[in-house]
Parts: sequence; C-alpha cells; structure tokens
Amino acid sequence: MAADQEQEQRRRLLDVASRFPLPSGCRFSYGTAGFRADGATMAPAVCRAGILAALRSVKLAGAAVGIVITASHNPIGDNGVKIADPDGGMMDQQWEPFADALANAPDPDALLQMVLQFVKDEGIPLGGHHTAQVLLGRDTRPTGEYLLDAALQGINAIVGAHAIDMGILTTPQLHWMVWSKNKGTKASESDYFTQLINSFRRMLELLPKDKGGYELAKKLIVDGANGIGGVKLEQIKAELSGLDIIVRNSGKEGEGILNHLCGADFVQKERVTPHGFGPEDVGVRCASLDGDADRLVYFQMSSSSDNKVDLVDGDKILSLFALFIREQLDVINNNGSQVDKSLPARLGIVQTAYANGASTQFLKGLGLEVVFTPTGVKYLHKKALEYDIGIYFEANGHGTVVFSEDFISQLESLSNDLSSQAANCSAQYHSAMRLMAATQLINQAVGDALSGLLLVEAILQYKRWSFQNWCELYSDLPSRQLKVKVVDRSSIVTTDAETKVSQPSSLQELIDKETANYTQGRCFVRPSGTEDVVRVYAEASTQVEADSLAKSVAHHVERLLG
Ligand SMILES: CC(=O)N[C@H]1[C@@H](OP(=O)(O)O)O[C@H](CO)[C@@H](O)[C@@H]1O
Ligand SMILES: [Mg+2]
Repeated sequence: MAADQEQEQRRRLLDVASRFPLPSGCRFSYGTAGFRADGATMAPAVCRAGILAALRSVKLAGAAVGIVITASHNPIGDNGVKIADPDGGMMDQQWEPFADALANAPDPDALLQMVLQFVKDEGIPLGGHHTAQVLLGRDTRPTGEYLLDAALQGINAIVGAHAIDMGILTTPQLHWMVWSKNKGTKASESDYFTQLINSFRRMLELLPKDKGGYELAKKLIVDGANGIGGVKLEQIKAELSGLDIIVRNSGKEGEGILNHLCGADFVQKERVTPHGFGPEDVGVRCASLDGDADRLVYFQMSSSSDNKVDLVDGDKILSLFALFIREQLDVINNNGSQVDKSLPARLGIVQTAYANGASTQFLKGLGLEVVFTPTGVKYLHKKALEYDIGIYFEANGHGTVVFSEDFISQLESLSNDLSSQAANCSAQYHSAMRLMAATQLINQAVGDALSGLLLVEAILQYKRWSFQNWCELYSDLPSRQLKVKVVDRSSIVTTDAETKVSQPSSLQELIDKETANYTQGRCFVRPSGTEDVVRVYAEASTQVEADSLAKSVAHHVERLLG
C-alpha cells in the first residue's frame, strides 16, 4: 500500500470508530447467527461488521460478500447483523474470533491496531487492485435504516470498498444474491422471483398425469409474521400457478407487530394458531414464516373448539424432501427402463439434537444416512455440502437442500441424453427433470421459507398427499423446551453435537440420572448462541413426562449455575 493510501486508510478507520463509540458495558459476541442485541445499541457492532465484510471481500479477491441486518424471529426492538460469505453461506467460522475482537475494540486506536494486525496476519492485500464489494439487505425493523447507515460507514472505511444497498429483503434473498453474483449468474430481486416462479411452474408441469387420488386444495393461508416474507409473497402470489395464497400478518400497516404472537417460531414453540387465525380456518392448510423468512413451518387447525394446531415442523419438511428426492433417484437408477443410465448420488441428512427423535428414527428406518451437528445453520450447511445431495433442517423450520456441482452436471448430462432419445417420455426422464427443477426451486445458498414453501407445495401435489397424510408420516415424541437464566451461560461446555455436557461434569451425571427415569427419555442442555439463557430440551413418551424431565433438569441447571 502506498504511504499516502495507508495514511488515508488509518484516518478513515480512526474516524469511523470515533463516530461509533462502544457504549461502556456493551459486549458483543458473534453467536449462532451473528451479533444480536437491542436495536438501539447495535450501531457500533454493525459498523464494525461493515469493516469486517469489506476486509473479507478484499481477502477473497474482491468476491461479493453480504451483510444482512435482521434479528429474525426476535422481538421488534431487537436487531442484528450477520455476514454472508461469497458462496452465500455464513461467514467462515475462522473469522469469528476476529469479529468478536473487532466488535469489542474499546477505542478507535485499539480498533485501528487490531485491523492493521489482522490485515498483516491474514495477508489481506489492502490497497491492491482488488476492490471490495459488499451487498447489503435488511428486514422491516424500525432500526434497520439507521443500522444500514452504520454498516455503510463501516464498509466505506476500507479504501476501495464498494457497498451496494439491495434494499429491504428476506435474509435468504440476500444470501441468494451473493451466491448468484459470485457464480456470475443473474442476481437481482426480479431474477430471484423469476427463478422461483419458473421452477415452480416446471415442477407442476412435471406432475404425473395419471396418478389419481387426492387433489390438493389450492387454498393456502400463510402467516407472514408481520415481516418481510409476507410482503414479498404478496408481490409474487398472483404469478404462482395452481395456488390460491392468502397472506395474514402480512406486515401491512395496522395488521400487527413483527413476530408478536405470530410467525414460525411462535407456532412451533407454542403449537397454537398465530394471531389472525380463527375457527373459519379449521381444516385449511396453513404455513408460517419467521420475521426474516428463513424459517418455515406448516400447521392446520383440526377443531374450532380450541386454538391448538397440528404442526409440521422442520423435521417433517425435511422428511418430505428426503422422500421426494430418494424416490426420483430410485426411479432414475433402477426402474428397469430401456436406457441404461444411472446417477450415483450420496444422499445425506443433517439434523441437530433438537430434531424430534421420531423423525430421526423415521429417516434411519428409510435407510438414509443421518448425521448430527451443533445448532446453527453454519454447522448444518457445511456438513450438508459433504454430500452429492445434502438435506438439512433445524426442527424450527430452517433448512434447505444442497446439490454438489458434480451431481448437477451429471444430472444435466443425463437429462440431455434422455431427452434426445426415445426415452424422453419415460418415468426416468421425468424424474431427472423433476430433480433439475428442484435444484432451481430450492435456495441452495441458505434455508428460504419462500422457496421451501413452493417446493413443499409441488411435492404435496406430486405425491397427492393432504396435509393430514404428511402430518401422519410419523408421530412426534412429546417434547419440552425451557430457558434458564444463569450467571454465566458460557460455563456450560458441550460435546457430541451438543448432546452431552462436558463441563460442569456433575451436570451431565444429573441429566443421565433424571433421564433414566423416563421411557424414551432424552434430554440435553446448551447455552443459547442468540439469547442470554441456557436451553433445556427434553423428550419422553408422554407430554407430562417430557415436561417433568425438562423441569427437573432445569432445576439442576439453576442450582449449579444460577
Ligand atoms: C433451539 C433453537 O431453535 N435455536 C435457534 C436459535 O439458536 P440458539 O443458539 O439456540 O439461541 O437461533 C438460531 C438462529 O436463528 C437458530 O439457528 C437455532 O436453531
Ligand atoms: Mg430467521
């Protein structure tokens, strides 16, 4: 870097850091999904995330990097920031310690020294010919605009960095844009919509004509959590052939507060209808998104006498996707067709300890390979990439399907071969085309409630399944989640994909002892990465037992660490 440029770089960093001083007592940690806190206190962390994203882009030869300003399903007053890597996934975990250090740098000088040292250690070619490119998106929160400005100032503090504000978006849209831009494919919002609409239409064109049986009702009510997902769905719903979508909690003025008594997190945890649903909706298929539309669950009211719902969570969405993909692979590989073509594929299912035990048993019972990672999409996504086809979901409804490049190119060449032969009306050809359409429909950058919803709808139509058929795939084991406030949640250390506590060791012994008292009992505790609590999860053969197991373990946590 030329001396005058270096001077300018130093000046800009000192300048921006003094504009966003860290309030005393504030401590940020790049947790499960980036930095999160009360929106009004987030500006210093968001500005520093801007610096970080620009550095990351320079390090990666000017590839586009993303910043999303959102606190997902958390209350409207909260906000957060996370960084998307050039592949559209979460930022490489190796940079998280630096993210933490940078966010907590106590004063401008400390921040400057930290950046200069990091740039040196990482060999980041500041001032070279690579400029940085950072795409920004935010959700509908009132603090979003102000935090966007903080992020822009952070990005612009790196010489040569270029920020592109993509506007108010769902989190997965921004991830998709980063992914697409770096692949060199079309990456605007209208390209995203076009891809969704076209690939959904193609899935429907490929429905078997002669299957008979149940005809899926066109009506689908979607709870938009009063967030950005409902807004976007309203924009495209008229173009979604074969579906009659009604959006509630759509985020329109006066309809309600973001994530308040609505949204995927609420429905999944409380198992009751969101705000705005009533007895007239009994028997109608419903879906619920979270505030930034990266989570999806389905539900249906079975009776008008209470507001309880039958829930289809992430585990069952995963199971539906796995069944569909496996079926297409089976048809392609061993249906005895005239064309001797095969498509070898390693199919992997990735879950976390929060997956209902019944889902894991169901998936393993199908002969599928099921593996576990710690909580957080960054772990699940990475694991899924190890397969030709990786399907991952958190029970709360965040997940997607990823296909390896090698698999997609084999699928493409198989489809081409089949289409040019007499076999182009064969079941094998149709299955290959369906898989092709699915690779286009599902957002491979990250879990995406809108694309996930369309894939669900297409598969239900393909399988000629009602909501009830889907729901009855297996019965969830009763479970309970509790939160416990402790002095220092980081004093709990876990191992084995968070299923065991390694510290304090006495805690695991107590959990084991309690769990042994219950039929089909399973219980684990872990510190949350997004809230200042310890989470307790318990499963058992009845609800009363699951509640009791969770409660007794919560007591132990309180007693030992409270
Ligand atoms: C039990 C649970 O639902 N945990 C959620 C929650 O993480 P915690 O680390 O548990 O706070 O928020 C994450 C980000 O949205 C999500 O990935 C994760 O699944
Ligand atoms: Mg979310």
